[in-house]
Amino acid sequence: MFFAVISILPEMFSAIKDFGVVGRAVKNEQVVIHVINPRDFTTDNYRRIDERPFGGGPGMVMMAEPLEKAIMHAQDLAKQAGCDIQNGQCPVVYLSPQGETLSEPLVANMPSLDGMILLCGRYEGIDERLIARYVDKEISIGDYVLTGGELPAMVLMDSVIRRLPKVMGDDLSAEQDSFVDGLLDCPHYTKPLEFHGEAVPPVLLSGHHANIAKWRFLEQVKRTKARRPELWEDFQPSKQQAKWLKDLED
Ligand SMILES: NC(=O)c1ccc(NC2CCCC2)nc1
Repeated sequence: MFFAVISILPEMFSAIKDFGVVGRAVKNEQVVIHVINPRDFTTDNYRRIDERPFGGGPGMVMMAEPLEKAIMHAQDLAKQAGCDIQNGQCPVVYLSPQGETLSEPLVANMPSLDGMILLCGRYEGIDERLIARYVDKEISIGDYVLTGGELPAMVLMDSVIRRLPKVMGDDLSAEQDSFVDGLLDCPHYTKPLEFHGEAVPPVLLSGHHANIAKWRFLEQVKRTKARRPELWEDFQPSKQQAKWLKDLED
C-alpha cells in the first residue's frame, strides 16, 4: 500500500517508519511511506510556506501553492508506484478537528485502497481554497486540537497498516481486536502464573478452547456493558455468541 504524507516536519515520521510492526512492513515493502516537505516546493529565498491570515487574527496560515505542488508530486509518486487510481487521483486526506471522526468502520475499508496522500497542517491551518480544490476527505482522530496533523496522520496509518494481510504476526489478532466485532477487548494474561498473589483465571489454563473462547467473549460483553453501554446497544451477536449470551442469562 502506498502512503505519501505532506508535512513541514518530515523527521517526525521516523516514529512510524523505523519501528515496530509498521517499520517491519515498510522494510518488507508491504507498504511504502513517502514523506514530502512543502518547503521543497517554495520559490522564494525564505522558503515561505505560511503567511499572516487575511482578516487579521493570531498565528499564521499555510499557503496553498507550496501544498498544491507537494500534492501534485505525491500524485506522481502514486502513479509511479502503480496505484490503480480512480479518475487519475490518489485520495487526499486532510487531518483536522473538522473531519469525520476516525472509527473502525472508517478504517476497515481503507486497506482495500491502493494508496492515500495525507496532508498535515500546522499553525492555524491551511488556506481553504487548497482544501476545497484538492482534499477528498477530512478525518479527525478525536474532538481535541493538536499543534499539527502529523500525529493524527501516524495514528491513521498505523490503524490501516496493521490490518493489511500478513502485516500482523497473527492475522487473527487483528480480527479479535476491540471494535472489530463491535465489543471492547477481553483481559489478557501471560507469565508469571502469579503476580503479587494475583492468579490467572483458571479457564485460561484449562486448554479447553471452546470454554476459553466463551469466557473471553463474556468478558468482552461485561466490559463493554460497563464502560461503553452505547456500543453494547448496537452489538449484533453471531449465532454462537447469542447462544453464549443465553447461557449468561440462564
Ligand atoms: N483531532 C485531530 O485529528 C486533529 C488534527 C489536526 C489538528 N491540528 C492541525 C490542523 C491544522 C493545524 C493544526 N488537531 C487535531
